[in-house]
Amino acid sequence: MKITETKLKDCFILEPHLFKDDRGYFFESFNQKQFNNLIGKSVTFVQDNESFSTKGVVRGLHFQTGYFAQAKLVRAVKGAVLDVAVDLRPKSPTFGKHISIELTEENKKQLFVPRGFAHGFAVLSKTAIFSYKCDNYYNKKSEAGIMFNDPTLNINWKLSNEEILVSEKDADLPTLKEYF
Ligand SMILES: Cc1cn([C@H]2C[C@H](O)[C@@H](COP(=O)(O)OP(=O)(O)O[C@H]3O[C@@H](C)C(=O)[C@@H](O)[C@H]3O)O2)c(=O)[nH]c1=O
Repeated sequence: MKITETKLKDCFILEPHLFKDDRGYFFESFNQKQFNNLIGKSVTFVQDNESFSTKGVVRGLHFQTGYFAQAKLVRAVKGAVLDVAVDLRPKSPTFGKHISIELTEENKKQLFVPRGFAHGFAVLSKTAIFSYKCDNYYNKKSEAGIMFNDPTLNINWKLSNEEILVSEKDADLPTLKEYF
């Protein structure tokens, strides 16, 4: 597994080593000991999630608050997504900054999104299966979010307005300014 820093502190890109042979390929998608060594701290994942979406779907920007804050290790198992992480840690030098990265079935990149970040993704392929690990359990009452098209963040989702499909819940999220 190769690790690359991003411009946001504690947020990393991971690329697994692929073993290819006549049958196909093999790779370790997650190895607890190696992961903790690479990121330099101990994170224990307790929940795995998977979602299926069609092109144009934007899910986000989500996080859980307080005791139920979650770090996530995310990847696209099928298709291609534009994945976005926003640093919402008030004391962070990169507070309010975001990164976006294409996670695809082909590049097998994973993004580690620490606690205190908002997370979202847009589906760029016909369909996509998105899979992620969380280090804390889902808690409905702790759910929070920022509007995907927040004017301050000004994220380029690489989709036209006509293509974008969001849930009713996500269409109702506050802007960054409203939230803070
Ligand atoms: C996230 C989640 C949802 N659910 C339920 C609640 C709801 O009825 C249904 C769909 O939930 P949502 O609409 O919130 O799903 P979705 O919009 O895919 O939410 C996810 O978005 C991405 C961007 C993230 O980062 C995730 O942490 C999560 O917030 O699934 C669970 O049971 N457990 C979970 O962990």
